[in-house]
Amino acid sequence: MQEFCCIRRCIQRSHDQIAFRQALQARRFAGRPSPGFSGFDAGKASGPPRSSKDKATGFNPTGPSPRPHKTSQGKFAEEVNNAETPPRTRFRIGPGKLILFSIAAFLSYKIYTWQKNPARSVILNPKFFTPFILESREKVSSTSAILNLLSLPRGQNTVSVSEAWRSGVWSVQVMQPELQIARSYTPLPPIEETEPEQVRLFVRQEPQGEVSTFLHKINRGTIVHLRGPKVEYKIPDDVDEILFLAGGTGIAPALQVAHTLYNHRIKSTEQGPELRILWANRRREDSIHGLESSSSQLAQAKSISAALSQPSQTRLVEEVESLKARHGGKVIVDYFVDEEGSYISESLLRTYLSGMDQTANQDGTPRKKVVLVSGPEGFVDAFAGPKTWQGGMEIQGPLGGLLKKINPPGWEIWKL
Ligand SMILES: Cc1cc2nc3c(=O)[nH]c(=O)nc-3n(C[C@H](O)[C@H](O)[C@H](O)COP(=O)(O)OP(=O)(O)OC[C@H]3O[C@@H](n4cnc5c(N)ncnc54)[C@H](O)[C@@H]3O)c2cc1C
Repeated sequence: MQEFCCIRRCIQRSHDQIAFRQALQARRFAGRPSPGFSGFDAGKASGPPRSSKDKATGFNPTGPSPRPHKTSQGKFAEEVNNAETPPRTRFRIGPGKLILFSIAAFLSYKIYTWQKNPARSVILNPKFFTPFILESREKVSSTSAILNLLSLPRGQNTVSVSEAWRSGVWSVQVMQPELQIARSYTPLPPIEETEPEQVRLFVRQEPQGEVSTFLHKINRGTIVHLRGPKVEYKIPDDVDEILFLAGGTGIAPALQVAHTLYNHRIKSTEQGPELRILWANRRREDSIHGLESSSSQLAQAKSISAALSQPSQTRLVEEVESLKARHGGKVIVDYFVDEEGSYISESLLRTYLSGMDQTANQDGTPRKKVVLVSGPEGFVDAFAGPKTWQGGMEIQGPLGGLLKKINPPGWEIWKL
């Protein structure tokens, strides 16, 4: 019953409203209210505005009539003409508005120029992170994997990457998006030069390591942000011999050196400098089927039997072996495995340094010789002493470790 009454009241009200609108319309044209008008709120509609503001604007909040109620058309027009017009707000530019406007204009200009900047179109940029997609991750051992990342802005400018390859050892930073922290990684040489938008990283998962664990957990198709390239070491143009001491993932920069020397710097292998890589790992699983070539027969036999009991050669050893095969005369790679008792000892190091030592080139100029040391902190410390920090930057620090003890004459030593 109550609902019925409510509906009736609503219908009645809408009828009243229609009647009121019709009357108002008629009054607008005739200049006087409709004689038949007796709708609801009629008194209020014809009443004076309640405040001066209402008067000025013609707005009556209690009733729908926007105009004063008049009895003749002429008088009404006269009153309309004499009515107060609402004061116009003048647009004034104060100092506050001016400052805000200038800041907005400046920011708009900055965003515009940043978007137009050709440097933005490079696949890697040292100043900001660009998106890559994880295309694949191939397990290399129980703790390490090769990640294949593809630049999302395909077909873009790859100049910065080509320049980095011509320089020597370079790294990129990878962002962990939740913690917003970044760590450096050393891209492996491309398998095909025709894929410059590809970045391959050899990453060892550190126990509880934030970024390395993130890279080992993400699924194919995940977006990863990279910044770079950062050149870590520029190989001297006139270098003749390089001895590279690589521990674990330190093999990545060693492969970069080979790629720079033999793919970007020289046209034929005969002209290239000599490169000897000593790659040390704790476990055999990190270098399956990589056979040490420079130690005793017993050590060699041990590595062969250990290798045979392991599954097939890993992707990384495959790449190292292929490098040896392509540049046989110039590149030598020796493997060392801690758990098999083969390691880079002082006497071996002395032999290598003196074996490679030739005092002068054929034209009489002294040979340029460099030892590069790369790997986990402990590895670098043991061979060349720790790097140090100065003014917020990591610097070489004094020479220490085994190389300081040997102090090989004529060799430049660089910690990576
Ligand atoms: C130029 C350069 C190139 C590099 N290239 C490579 C590369 O090619 N491949 C590669 O694998 N690495 C590379 N690294 C190392 C890499 O940058 C990272 O340092 C490494 O991956 C570890 O980072 P993370 O964030 O996983 O570990 P982090 O979170 O930084 O942790 C580092 C270590 O500290 C320990 N730790 C962290 N928190 C705690 C805690 N609360 N208590 C106790 N211990 C703790 C972790 O267990 C871990 O072992 C490179 C480094 C540099 C400087």
